Amino acid sequence: MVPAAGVGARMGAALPKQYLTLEGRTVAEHTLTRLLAFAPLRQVVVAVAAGDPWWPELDVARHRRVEAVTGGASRAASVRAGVAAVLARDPDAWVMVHDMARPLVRLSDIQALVDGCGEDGAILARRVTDTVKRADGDDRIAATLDRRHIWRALTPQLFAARALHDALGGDLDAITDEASALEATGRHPALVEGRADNIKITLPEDLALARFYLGTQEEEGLAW
Ligand SMILES: Nc1ccn([C@@H]2O[C@H](COP(=O)(O)OP(=O)(O)OP(=O)(O)O)[C@@H](O)[C@H]2O)c(=O)n1
Ligand SMILES: C[C@](O)(CO)[C@H](O)COP(=O)(O)O
Repeated sequence: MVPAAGVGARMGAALPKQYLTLEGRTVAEHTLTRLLAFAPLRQVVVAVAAGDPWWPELDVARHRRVEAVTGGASRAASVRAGVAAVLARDPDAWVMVHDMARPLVRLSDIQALVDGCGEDGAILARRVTDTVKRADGDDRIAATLDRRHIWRALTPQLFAARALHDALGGDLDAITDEASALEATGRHPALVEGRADNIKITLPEDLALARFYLGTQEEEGLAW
């Protein structure tokens, strides 16, 4: 399931960042080409904004393993809509949620996520390498956190679709990734170390970094 109904406000571009072009392809095409190359994925459900005029222009929108649903006002609402579509196909499915804004994900990382997944699910994540500070209300240092136990969450994130959908049934305001919804139900998803180049394109400077990484990544046999 791929949330792709955002507007990309922090990017400040003329169109949503998932439709910006990197090396001749849109971010969305890069992302979906990689996901579709992962053979165990039976279907890719993409949540797009209501009335999105760019999505129908992509050839990949007509791929036999791709379907679109209408996203919501938040990423979590879009994910909930997508997971509902997954469950409608298979009530016992497991669902991998991946940001459309992360076009550099590697098949090797997706496989590692599957291999490292337990009954509570799993997420790709990166151990932090900087010292981490918690701020007070005036943006002054309130504390230094023990970084040995701090990770940055990435995507994909992999869960039983029913458990995820139920966990997304309440207030979504504080939910910024799928794992946080499952944590709120008392579950402890596994952390699987992912690559540093699996960046989320968020700010303008991320485009140059993405182009750099695209030039350095070795091929993984990306074919639909
Ligand atoms: N209502 C929303 C908001 C976000 N997303 C998707 O969730 C992913 C990660 O969200 P983010 O990087 O925050 O994207 P935007 O919300 O578009 O960015 P911004 O917060 O800068 O507007 C993106 O692929 C985005 O399209 C979504 O499906 N539905
Ligand atoms: C899901 C995510 O990519 C994990 O780091 C992140 O929480 C998305 O945040 P965003 O503000 O919706 O981009």
